[in-house]
Amino acid sequence: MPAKAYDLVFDAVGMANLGAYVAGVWSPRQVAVITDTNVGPLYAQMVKSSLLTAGFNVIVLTLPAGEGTKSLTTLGQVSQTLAQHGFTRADGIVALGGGVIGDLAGLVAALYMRGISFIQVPTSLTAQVDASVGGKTAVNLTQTKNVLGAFYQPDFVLIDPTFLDTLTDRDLVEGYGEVVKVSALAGGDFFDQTGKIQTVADLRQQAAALTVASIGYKAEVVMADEKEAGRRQVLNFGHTIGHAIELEAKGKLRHGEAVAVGMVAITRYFEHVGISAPGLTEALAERLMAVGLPLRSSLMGKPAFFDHLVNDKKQRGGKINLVALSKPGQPRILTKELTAFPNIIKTIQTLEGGATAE
Ligand SMILES: NC(=O)c1ccc[n+]([C@@H]2O[C@H](COP(=O)([O-])OP(=O)(O)OC[C@H]3O[C@@H](n4cnc5c(N)ncnc54)[C@H](O)[C@@H]3O)[C@@H](O)[C@H]2O)c1
Ligand SMILES: O=C(O)C(=O)C[C@@H](O)[C@H](O)[C@H](O)COP(=O)(O)O
Ligand SMILES: [Zn+2]
Repeated sequence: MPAKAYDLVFDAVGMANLGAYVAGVWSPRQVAVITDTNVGPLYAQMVKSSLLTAGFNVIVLTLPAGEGTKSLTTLGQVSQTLAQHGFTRADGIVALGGGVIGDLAGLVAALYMRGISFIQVPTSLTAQVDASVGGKTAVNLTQTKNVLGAFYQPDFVLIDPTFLDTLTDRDLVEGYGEVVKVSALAGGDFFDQTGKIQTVADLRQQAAALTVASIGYKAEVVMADEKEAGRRQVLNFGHTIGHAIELEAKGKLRHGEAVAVGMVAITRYFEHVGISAPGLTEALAERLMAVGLPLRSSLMGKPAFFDHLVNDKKQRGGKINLVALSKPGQPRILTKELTAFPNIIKTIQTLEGGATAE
Protein backbone atom coordinates (compact mmCIF):
# COMPACT_ATOMS: atom_id res chain seq x y z
CA MET A 1 0.00 0.00 0.00
CA PRO A 2 1.28 3.53 -0.76
CA ALA A 3 2.42 5.63 2.20
CA LYS A 4 -0.07 8.35 1.37
CA ALA A 5 -3.02 9.04 -0.91
CA TYR A 6 -3.39 12.21 -2.99
CA ASP A 7 -5.78 13.52 -5.57
CA LEU A 8 -4.89 13.78 -9.20
CA VAL A 9 -7.24 16.19 -10.94
CA PHE A 10 -7.57 16.59 -14.71
CA ASP A 11 -9.25 19.94 -15.39
CA ALA A 12 -9.13 21.95 -18.61
CA VAL A 13 -9.80 25.18 -16.70
CA GLY A 14 -7.68 24.15 -13.72
CA MET A 15 -4.90 26.68 -14.26
CA ALA A 16 -7.18 29.63 -13.53
CA ASN A 17 -8.57 27.93 -10.42
CA LEU A 18 -5.26 26.75 -9.01
CA GLY A 19 -5.53 28.89 -5.87
CA ALA A 20 -8.91 27.38 -5.02
CA TYR A 21 -7.61 23.86 -5.59
CA VAL A 22 -4.55 24.49 -3.41
CA ALA A 23 -6.72 26.02 -0.68
CA GLY A 24 -8.68 22.78 -0.68
CA VAL A 25 -5.50 20.91 0.23
CA TRP A 26 -3.34 23.36 2.23
CA SER A 27 -4.03 25.84 5.04
CA PRO A 28 -2.72 29.41 4.43
CA ARG A 29 1.09 29.42 4.21
CA GLN A 30 4.10 30.67 2.29
CA VAL A 31 4.30 29.05 -1.12
CA ALA A 32 7.35 28.90 -3.41
CA VAL A 33 6.30 28.48 -7.04
CA ILE A 34 9.29 26.84 -8.77
CA THR A 35 9.28 27.21 -12.53
CA ASP A 36 11.65 27.68 -15.47
CA THR A 37 12.56 30.42 -17.92
CA ASN A 38 10.14 29.15 -20.60
CA VAL A 39 7.13 28.39 -18.42
CA GLY A 40 7.50 31.23 -15.91
CA PRO A 41 6.96 34.12 -18.35
CA LEU A 42 3.83 32.39 -19.69
CA TYR A 43 2.11 31.24 -16.51
CA ALA A 44 3.81 32.27 -13.25
CA GLN A 45 1.93 35.56 -12.93
CA MET A 46 -1.45 33.92 -13.33
CA VAL A 47 -0.54 31.17 -10.88
CA LYS A 48 0.81 33.71 -8.39
CA SER A 49 -2.34 35.86 -8.57
CA SER A 50 -4.57 32.83 -8.16
CA LEU A 51 -2.61 31.72 -5.06
CA LEU A 52 -2.57 35.26 -3.61
CA THR A 53 -6.33 35.53 -4.06
CA ALA A 54 -6.72 32.23 -2.22
CA GLY A 55 -4.80 33.67 0.75
CA PHE A 56 -1.26 32.35 0.25
CA ASN A 57 1.99 34.35 0.46
CA VAL A 58 3.84 33.63 -2.74
CA ILE A 59 7.40 33.80 -4.06
CA VAL A 60 8.32 32.69 -7.58
CA LEU A 61 11.70 31.07 -8.29
CA THR A 62 12.51 30.91 -12.01
CA LEU A 63 15.27 28.46 -12.94
CA PRO A 64 17.04 27.99 -16.29
CA ALA A 65 15.03 25.73 -18.61
CA GLY A 66 16.63 22.39 -19.48
CA GLU A 67 18.03 19.18 -18.03
CA GLY A 68 21.04 21.03 -16.56
CA THR A 69 18.72 22.38 -13.86
CA LYS A 70 18.38 18.85 -12.41
CA SER A 71 21.69 19.37 -10.60
CA LEU A 72 23.11 19.35 -7.11
CA THR A 73 24.08 23.01 -7.57
CA THR A 74 20.51 24.08 -8.32
CA LEU A 75 19.19 21.90 -5.50
CA GLY A 76 21.49 23.79 -3.10
CA GLN A 77 20.63 27.22 -4.53
CA VAL A 78 16.88 26.68 -4.31
CA SER A 79 17.16 25.33 -0.76
CA GLN A 80 19.24 28.39 0.24
CA THR A 81 16.61 30.70 -1.23
CA LEU A 82 13.86 28.97 0.74
CA ALA A 83 15.91 29.38 3.92
CA GLN A 84 16.56 33.08 3.16
CA HIS A 85 12.81 33.60 2.83
CA GLY A 86 12.20 31.89 6.16
CA PHE A 87 10.42 28.84 4.79
CA THR A 88 9.53 26.32 7.50
CA ARG A 89 8.03 22.85 7.49
CA ALA A 90 4.60 24.47 7.57
CA ASP A 91 5.15 26.02 4.11
CA GLY A 92 4.95 24.51 0.64
CA ILE A 93 6.32 24.24 -2.89
CA VAL A 94 4.36 24.29 -6.15
CA ALA A 95 6.26 22.75 -9.09
CA LEU A 96 5.07 24.60 -12.22
CA GLY A 97 6.82 23.13 -15.25
CA GLY A 98 7.95 20.04 -17.09
CA GLY A 99 9.63 16.93 -15.72
CA VAL A 100 12.84 18.80 -14.94
CA ILE A 101 11.09 21.24 -12.61
CA GLY A 102 8.90 18.50 -11.09
CA ASP A 103 11.87 16.22 -10.36
CA LEU A 104 14.03 19.05 -8.95
CA ALA A 105 11.31 20.80 -6.92
CA GLY A 106 10.09 17.45 -5.60
CA LEU A 107 13.57 16.58 -4.35
CA VAL A 108 13.95 20.01 -2.72
CA ALA A 109 10.61 19.36 -1.00
CA ALA A 110 11.76 15.92 0.15
CA LEU A 111 14.99 17.27 1.65
CA TYR A 112 14.22 20.77 2.92
CA MET A 113 13.83 20.49 6.71
CA ARG A 114 13.49 16.73 6.08
CA GLY A 115 10.34 17.27 4.07
CA ILE A 116 7.85 20.00 3.27
CA SER A 117 4.63 19.77 1.32
CA PHE A 118 4.58 20.04 -2.45
CA ILE A 119 2.10 20.13 -5.29
CA GLN A 120 2.73 19.19 -8.92
CA VAL A 121 1.36 21.41 -11.69
CA PRO A 122 2.84 19.67 -14.77
CA THR A 123 3.00 21.78 -17.93
CA SER A 124 4.69 19.47 -20.49
CA LEU A 125 3.29 16.26 -21.96
CA THR A 126 6.08 14.21 -20.32
CA ALA A 127 5.23 15.69 -16.95
CA GLN A 128 1.48 15.30 -17.39
CA VAL A 129 1.58 11.68 -18.56
CA ASP A 130 4.43 10.45 -16.39
CA ALA A 131 6.72 12.59 -14.20
CA SER A 132 4.10 14.27 -12.00
CA VAL A 133 2.66 10.99 -10.74
CA GLY A 134 4.32 8.38 -8.58
CA GLY A 135 6.69 10.45 -6.47
CA LYS A 136 10.04 9.80 -8.19
CA THR A 137 12.11 12.95 -7.58
CA ALA A 138 15.78 13.36 -8.48
CA VAL A 139 18.75 15.29 -9.76
CA ASN A 140 21.55 13.98 -11.96
CA LEU A 141 25.28 13.66 -11.44
CA THR A 142 27.29 13.99 -14.65
CA GLN A 143 27.76 10.26 -15.10
CA THR A 144 24.34 9.03 -13.97
CA LYS A 145 20.72 10.07 -14.49
CA ASN A 146 18.52 10.59 -11.42
CA VAL A 147 21.18 9.27 -9.06
CA LEU A 148 20.34 11.53 -6.11
CA GLY A 149 16.67 11.23 -5.41
CA ALA A 150 13.84 10.15 -3.20
CA PHE A 151 10.41 8.66 -3.48
CA TYR A 152 8.41 11.61 -2.20
CA GLN A 153 4.76 11.98 -3.03
CA PRO A 154 3.07 15.32 -3.72
CA ASP A 155 -0.06 16.39 -1.84
CA PHE A 156 -1.93 17.05 -5.07
CA VAL A 157 -1.45 16.96 -8.85
CA LEU A 158 -3.31 19.33 -11.15
CA ILE A 159 -3.23 18.42 -14.83
CA ASP A 160 -4.55 21.14 -17.11
CA PRO A 161 -4.24 20.06 -20.77
CA THR A 162 -4.36 23.67 -22.01
CA PHE A 163 -0.75 24.13 -20.83
CA LEU A 164 0.21 21.99 -23.83
CA ASP A 165 -1.01 24.72 -26.22
CA THR A 166 2.27 26.59 -25.74
CA LEU A 167 4.52 23.53 -25.87
CA THR A 168 6.72 23.31 -28.98
CA ASP A 169 6.11 20.39 -31.32
CA ARG A 170 9.46 18.87 -30.34
CA ASP A 171 8.57 18.91 -26.65
CA LEU A 172 5.09 17.54 -27.30
CA VAL A 173 6.49 14.74 -29.45
CA GLU A 174 9.12 13.94 -26.83
CA GLY A 175 6.36 13.32 -24.29
CA TYR A 176 4.72 10.96 -26.75
CA GLY A 177 7.71 8.62 -26.34
CA GLU A 178 6.50 7.92 -22.79
CA VAL A 179 2.88 7.62 -24.00
CA VAL A 180 3.87 4.92 -26.50
CA LYS A 181 5.80 3.20 -23.70
CA VAL A 182 2.77 3.11 -21.41
CA SER A 183 0.42 2.08 -24.21
CA ALA A 184 2.72 -0.85 -25.04
CA LEU A 185 2.86 -1.88 -21.38
CA ALA A 186 -0.91 -1.59 -21.06
CA GLY A 187 -1.78 -3.21 -24.41
CA GLY A 188 -5.42 -3.55 -25.52
CA ASP A 189 -7.40 -0.45 -26.49
CA PHE A 190 -4.64 1.89 -25.36
CA PHE A 191 -2.10 0.33 -27.76
CA ASP A 192 -4.71 0.52 -30.53
CA GLN A 193 -5.21 4.20 -29.67
CA THR A 194 -1.50 5.05 -30.21
CA GLY A 195 -1.67 3.07 -33.46
CA LYS A 196 -4.12 5.68 -34.79
CA ILE A 197 -1.80 8.66 -34.24
CA GLN A 198 -0.40 9.34 -37.72
CA THR A 199 0.83 12.92 -37.42
CA VAL A 200 1.85 15.56 -34.88
CA ALA A 201 -1.53 17.21 -35.53
CA ASP A 202 -3.27 13.97 -34.49
CA LEU A 203 -1.12 13.95 -31.38
CA ARG A 204 -2.09 17.53 -30.47
CA GLN A 205 -5.73 16.72 -30.99
CA GLN A 206 -5.60 13.48 -28.96
CA ALA A 207 -3.15 14.63 -26.26
CA ALA A 208 -5.75 15.04 -23.52
CA ALA A 209 -7.27 11.59 -24.11
CA LEU A 210 -3.81 10.01 -24.25
CA THR A 211 -2.90 11.75 -20.98
CA VAL A 212 -5.94 10.34 -19.20
CA ALA A 213 -5.13 6.82 -20.46
CA SER A 214 -1.43 7.08 -19.52
CA ILE A 215 -2.07 8.42 -16.05
CA GLY A 216 -4.69 5.76 -15.40
CA TYR A 217 -2.15 3.00 -16.11
CA LYS A 218 0.71 4.67 -14.25
CA ALA A 219 -1.38 5.44 -11.17
CA GLU A 220 -2.46 1.81 -10.93
CA VAL A 221 1.14 0.57 -11.17
CA VAL A 222 2.62 3.01 -8.63
CA MET A 223 -0.21 2.43 -6.16
CA ALA A 224 0.55 -1.30 -6.30
CA ASP A 225 4.34 -0.82 -5.97
CA GLU A 226 5.27 2.65 -4.77
CA LYS A 227 9.02 2.01 -4.23
CA GLU A 228 9.71 -0.07 -7.35
CA ALA A 229 10.27 -3.35 -5.54
CA GLY A 230 8.60 -5.30 -8.34
CA ARG A 231 5.91 -4.38 -10.83
CA ARG A 232 6.85 -0.67 -11.08
CA GLN A 233 10.08 -1.69 -12.80
CA VAL A 234 8.08 -2.11 -16.01
CA LEU A 235 7.85 1.71 -16.27
CA ASN A 236 11.56 1.59 -17.06
CA PHE A 237 10.91 -0.05 -20.45
CA GLY A 238 13.49 1.41 -22.86
CA HIS A 239 15.21 3.40 -20.13
CA THR A 240 18.44 1.43 -19.57
CA ILE A 241 19.66 2.03 -23.12
CA GLY A 242 17.65 5.29 -23.22
CA HIS A 243 19.33 6.87 -20.20
CA ALA A 244 22.82 5.90 -21.46
CA ILE A 245 22.05 7.54 -24.83
CA GLU A 246 20.51 10.60 -23.16
CA LEU A 247 23.63 11.11 -21.04
CA GLU A 248 25.97 10.62 -23.98
CA ALA A 249 23.94 13.04 -26.12
CA LYS A 250 24.81 15.75 -23.58
CA GLY A 251 21.61 17.76 -24.04
CA LYS A 252 21.17 17.11 -27.79
CA LEU A 253 18.45 14.49 -27.21
CA ARG A 254 15.41 14.94 -24.97
CA HIS A 255 14.50 12.23 -22.45
CA GLY A 256 11.55 10.91 -24.45
CA GLU A 257 13.60 10.85 -27.66
CA ALA A 258 16.29 8.72 -25.99
CA VAL A 259 13.61 6.44 -24.49
CA ALA A 260 12.13 5.98 -27.99
CA VAL A 261 15.52 4.75 -29.25
CA GLY A 262 15.91 2.57 -26.14
CA MET A 263 12.51 0.88 -26.54
CA VAL A 264 13.05 0.07 -30.20
CA ALA A 265 16.62 -1.17 -29.62
CA ILE A 266 15.84 -3.52 -26.74
CA THR A 267 12.68 -4.83 -28.38
CA ARG A 268 14.62 -5.50 -31.59
CA TYR A 269 16.97 -7.63 -29.52
CA PHE A 270 14.22 -9.46 -27.61
CA GLU A 271 12.28 -10.10 -30.81
CA HIS A 272 15.45 -11.57 -32.38
CA VAL A 273 15.98 -14.00 -29.47
CA GLY A 274 12.32 -15.05 -29.51
CA ILE A 275 11.15 -13.31 -26.30
CA SER A 276 9.10 -10.60 -28.00
CA ALA A 277 6.43 -11.48 -30.55
CA PRO A 278 7.37 -11.15 -34.24
CA GLY A 279 6.46 -7.68 -35.53
CA LEU A 280 6.50 -5.95 -32.13
CA THR A 281 9.58 -3.83 -32.96
CA GLU A 282 7.90 -2.66 -36.15
CA ALA A 283 4.65 -1.88 -34.30
CA LEU A 284 6.56 0.33 -31.84
CA ALA A 285 8.70 1.89 -34.58
CA GLU A 286 5.63 2.82 -36.65
CA ARG A 287 4.07 4.64 -33.70
CA LEU A 288 7.24 6.55 -32.86
CA MET A 289 8.15 7.32 -36.48
CA ALA A 290 4.66 8.69 -37.20
CA VAL A 291 5.47 11.80 -35.13
CA GLY A 292 9.17 11.96 -36.00
CA LEU A 293 10.71 10.35 -32.91
CA PRO A 294 14.15 8.82 -33.49
CA LEU A 295 14.46 5.03 -33.73
CA ARG A 296 18.22 4.66 -33.53
CA SER A 297 21.29 6.56 -32.40
CA SER A 298 24.93 6.43 -33.45
CA LEU A 299 25.81 7.04 -29.78
CA MET A 300 24.72 3.49 -28.89
CA GLY A 301 27.81 1.35 -28.64
CA LYS A 302 30.34 4.18 -28.14
CA PRO A 303 32.79 3.45 -25.25
CA ALA A 304 31.19 6.18 -23.09
CA PHE A 305 27.77 4.61 -23.69
CA PHE A 306 28.98 1.41 -21.97
CA ASP A 307 30.44 3.49 -19.11
CA HIS A 308 26.98 5.01 -18.57
CA LEU A 309 25.42 1.53 -18.48
CA VAL A 310 27.93 0.38 -15.89
CA ASN A 311 27.14 3.47 -13.79
CA ASP A 312 23.36 2.92 -14.04
CA LYS A 313 21.98 3.10 -10.50
CA LYS A 314 19.86 0.02 -11.16
CA GLN A 315 22.77 -2.35 -11.69
CA ARG A 316 23.47 -4.73 -8.82
CA GLY A 317 26.61 -6.84 -8.67
CA GLY A 318 27.20 -6.54 -12.39
CA LYS A 319 23.60 -7.42 -13.33
CA ILE A 320 20.71 -5.26 -14.44
CA ASN A 321 16.99 -5.85 -14.91
CA LEU A 322 15.64 -5.15 -18.38
CA VAL A 323 12.01 -4.83 -19.43
CA ALA A 324 10.93 -7.02 -22.33
CA LEU A 325 7.47 -7.14 -23.84
CA SER A 326 6.28 -10.60 -24.82
CA LYS A 327 3.53 -8.71 -26.63
CA PRO A 328 1.61 -5.47 -25.96
CA GLY A 329 0.18 -5.66 -22.45
CA GLN A 330 2.60 -8.39 -21.35
CA PRO A 331 5.81 -6.91 -19.90
CA ARG A 332 8.45 -9.14 -18.28
CA ILE A 333 11.51 -8.33 -16.20
CA LEU A 334 14.66 -10.16 -17.29
CA THR A 335 18.01 -9.96 -15.52
CA LYS A 336 21.13 -9.64 -17.70
CA GLU A 337 24.84 -9.50 -16.91
CA LEU A 338 26.32 -6.12 -17.84
CA THR A 339 29.15 -8.03 -19.53
CA ALA A 340 26.55 -9.30 -22.04
CA PHE A 341 25.84 -5.76 -23.25
CA PRO A 342 28.60 -5.40 -25.88
CA ASN A 343 27.16 -8.47 -27.64
CA ILE A 344 23.57 -7.32 -27.17
CA ILE A 345 24.39 -3.93 -28.69
CA LYS A 346 26.34 -5.53 -31.53
CA THR A 347 23.36 -7.78 -32.28
CA ILE A 348 21.01 -4.77 -32.28
CA GLN A 349 23.30 -2.85 -34.62
CA THR A 350 23.55 -5.80 -37.01
CA LEU A 351 19.74 -6.13 -37.00
CA GLU A 352 19.37 -2.38 -37.55
CA GLY A 353 21.58 -2.71 -40.60
CA GLY A 354 18.94 -4.89 -42.22
CA ALA A 355 15.87 -3.28 -40.71
CA THR A 356 13.12 -1.94 -42.89
CA ALA A 357 10.98 -0.24 -40.24
CA GLU A 358 12.84 3.07 -40.53
N1 LIG B 1 9.80 11.47 -12.10
C1 LIG B 1 9.41 10.71 -13.11
O1 LIG B 1 8.67 9.72 -12.94
C2 LIG B 1 9.80 11.09 -14.51
C3 LIG B 1 9.11 10.56 -15.60
C4 LIG B 1 9.46 10.95 -16.90
C5 LIG B 1 10.48 11.87 -17.07
N2 LIG B 1 11.14 12.36 -15.98
C6 LIG B 1 12.20 13.37 -16.16
O2 LIG B 1 11.57 14.52 -16.72
C7 LIG B 1 12.51 15.22 -17.54
C8 LIG B 1 11.92 15.43 -18.91
O3 LIG B 1 10.71 16.13 -18.74
P1 LIG B 1 10.24 17.22 -19.81
O4 LIG B 1 10.29 16.59 -21.13
O5 LIG B 1 8.99 17.80 -19.33
O6 LIG B 1 11.45 18.24 -19.78
P2 LIG B 1 11.51 19.79 -19.40
O7 LIG B 1 11.00 20.01 -18.04
O8 LIG B 1 12.89 20.20 -19.72
O9 LIG B 1 10.47 20.45 -20.42
C9 LIG B 1 10.75 20.40 -21.79
C10 LIG B 1 10.78 21.83 -22.36
O10 LIG B 1 9.45 22.30 -22.44
C11 LIG B 1 9.33 23.57 -21.82
N3 LIG B 1 7.96 23.67 -21.34
C12 LIG B 1 7.36 22.92 -20.39
N4 LIG B 1 6.05 23.21 -20.32
C13 LIG B 1 5.82 24.16 -21.25
C14 LIG B 1 4.65 24.85 -21.68
N5 LIG B 1 3.45 24.58 -21.17
N6 LIG B 1 4.77 25.80 -22.63
C15 LIG B 1 5.99 26.04 -23.19
N7 LIG B 1 7.12 25.42 -22.85
C16 LIG B 1 7.03 24.47 -21.89
C17 LIG B 1 10.40 23.57 -20.76
O11 LIG B 1 10.75 24.87 -20.40
C18 LIG B 1 11.52 22.83 -21.48
O12 LIG B 1 12.21 23.71 -22.32
C19 LIG B 1 13.76 14.38 -17.57
O13 LIG B 1 14.69 14.88 -16.64
C20 LIG B 1 13.28 13.01 -17.13
O14 LIG B 1 14.32 12.25 -16.52
C21 LIG B 1 10.80 12.01 -14.72
O1 LIG C 1 7.84 6.27 -12.60
C1 LIG C 1 8.68 5.41 -12.87
O2 LIG C 1 8.91 4.46 -12.12
C2 LIG C 1 9.48 5.50 -14.10
O3 LIG C 1 10.44 4.75 -14.26
C3 LIG C 1 9.10 6.52 -15.12
C4 LIG C 1 10.21 6.87 -16.10
O4 LIG C 1 9.57 7.26 -17.31
C5 LIG C 1 11.04 8.07 -15.65
O5 LIG C 1 11.92 8.44 -16.68
C6 LIG C 1 11.81 7.88 -14.37
O6 LIG C 1 12.34 9.11 -13.95
C7 LIG C 1 12.95 6.93 -14.51
O7 LIG C 1 13.40 6.66 -13.25
P1 LIG C 1 14.78 5.95 -12.93
O8 LIG C 1 14.48 5.27 -11.65
O9 LIG C 1 15.09 5.02 -14.05
O10 LIG C 1 15.79 7.02 -12.80
ZN1 LIG D 1 11.05 8.20 -18.61
